[in-house]
Amino acid sequence: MAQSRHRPDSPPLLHAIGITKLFGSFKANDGIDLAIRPGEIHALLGENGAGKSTLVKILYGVLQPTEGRILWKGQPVGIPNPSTARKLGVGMVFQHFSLFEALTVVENIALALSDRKSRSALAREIETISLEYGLPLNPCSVIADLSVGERQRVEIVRCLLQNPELIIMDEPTSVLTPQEADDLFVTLDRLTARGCAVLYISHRLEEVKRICHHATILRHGKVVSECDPQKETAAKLATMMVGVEVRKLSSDLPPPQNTRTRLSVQNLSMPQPHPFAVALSNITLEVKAGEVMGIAGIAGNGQGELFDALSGERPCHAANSVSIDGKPCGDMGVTARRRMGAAFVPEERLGHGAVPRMRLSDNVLLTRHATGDGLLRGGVLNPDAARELSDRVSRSFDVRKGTPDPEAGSLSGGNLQKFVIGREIDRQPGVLVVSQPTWGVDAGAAAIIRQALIDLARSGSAILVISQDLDEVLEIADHVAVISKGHLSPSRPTSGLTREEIGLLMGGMGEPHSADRGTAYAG
Ligand SMILES: Nc1ncnc2c1ncn2[C@@H]1O[C@H](COP(=O)(O)OP(=O)(O)OP(=O)(O)O)[C@@H](O)[C@H]1O
Repeated sequence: MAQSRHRPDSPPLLHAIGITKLFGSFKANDGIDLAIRPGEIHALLGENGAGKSTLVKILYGVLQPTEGRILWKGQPVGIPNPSTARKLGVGMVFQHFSLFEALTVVENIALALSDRKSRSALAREIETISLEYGLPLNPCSVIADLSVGERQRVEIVRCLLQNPELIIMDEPTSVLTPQEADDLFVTLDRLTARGCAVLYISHRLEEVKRICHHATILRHGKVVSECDPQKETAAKLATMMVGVEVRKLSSDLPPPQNTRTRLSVQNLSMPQPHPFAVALSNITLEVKAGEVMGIAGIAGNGQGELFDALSGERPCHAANSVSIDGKPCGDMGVTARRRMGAAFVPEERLGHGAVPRMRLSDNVLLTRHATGDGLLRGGVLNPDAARELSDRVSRSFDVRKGTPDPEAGSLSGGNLQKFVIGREIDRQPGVLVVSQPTWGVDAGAAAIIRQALIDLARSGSAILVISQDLDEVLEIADHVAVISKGHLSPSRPTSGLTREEIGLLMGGMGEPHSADRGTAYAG
């Protein structure tokens, strides 16, 4: 491994002093001091809504602070926009990539650069940087053909071409397999060896312990602690973030044996809905009452297409391909499936799971109007009941919000996730299909959501969790199957499986997938 040039006593590269950010009367950042030194990987930790994104948006010029100053190499600077940040030497790799699928790597990168170069010169530069930092990429590849890990490399190379001295990374490993995450850590190593600093937001505390030199911990917009994460346990870091000990999951009750099948998928095949989507091929699975089944896989292998087929957002012609409680429903829409007792939580919470400009009390109606649930009085919406329901969900799932009934778009990502999942679990559905249940959610909130999923299963529901987070799958699922290029492997009991074994299956390097046999263990 390359030697980091991090020295705890070197003068800060970036020093934010007394940063406060008000949204109306709400203080999202409250007098934050943050010093980032050359060559260090500096973790920015905090529970959902702690103010991490607000702070990094200020450092990258997307938001302006209400109060406070920023020193760059000791000199006061204003960062009115991201292009000023980039000129200073601050780069950012976002969690959601902004690449054009139909264009090549070099075409995408050219779009982001202000100075015009010939394509061939740029392609050579991309190759040099790829080689230097361990980011293998072919400049001529079309983005649509790349894996998620490769797409992230494009974002990183794009950022490196602007010679940053500080790179901000927002949950960079949440979309990667364990093997791809290891490759990313090698790149980070090489960056820090050259003196580049990294501000690293992550809810994955084991990885923070492994790679970060320093951590600043935020709670309610303030810095509550700083530490060397390598000297702390993950549990201690979680406690510092949340302020109380994070409870361990309990699934004392094993999954019940010989229960009835509640969700059944038989030989489900669907063509790709558009040229960049994945066709589903002969998918078969069963989830029984009392059981949590996990579907692992690298993003973009058909998870979204499978979710749409199971939820009825994209019904298929063969009714028998999907059955809920023994009743064929493959050709039915989402409302009809909800009336059969099923609930669905999509991956994209803003815009798909919730409408940003609607209040939470209106958002509860989106998925529950069809099933009644006491929200209608004489066929007319009862706003008091909707508010009561929204309050109940917020209390049970610890949704933190500035006002009693805010617009969904003003919640932090993790808090909105808790709300959307809580709204569906509150219905006590017989079948729940949920995609990425704890994406962007802090350790405390992830434990609440995962426990709620286990409890719902043990009360007799069948739960299907589609997740890229292997630790999550191993923690809560009784069985796991891996989706790859629209095929689903037979499922296996999770007990005894390691994350490396599933990671290899996800990357297509494990046993040859046998989905075409059309069988799935679900006993
Ligand atoms: N544009 C906005 N208007 C009103 N409130 C906002 C706005 N942006 C953020 N907030 C509030 O500021 C607080 C901090 O949000 P922020 O997104 O910075 O948290 P975070 O630590 O990044 O959380 P997460 O881990 O969930 O992404 C939250 O309570 C959020 O509701």
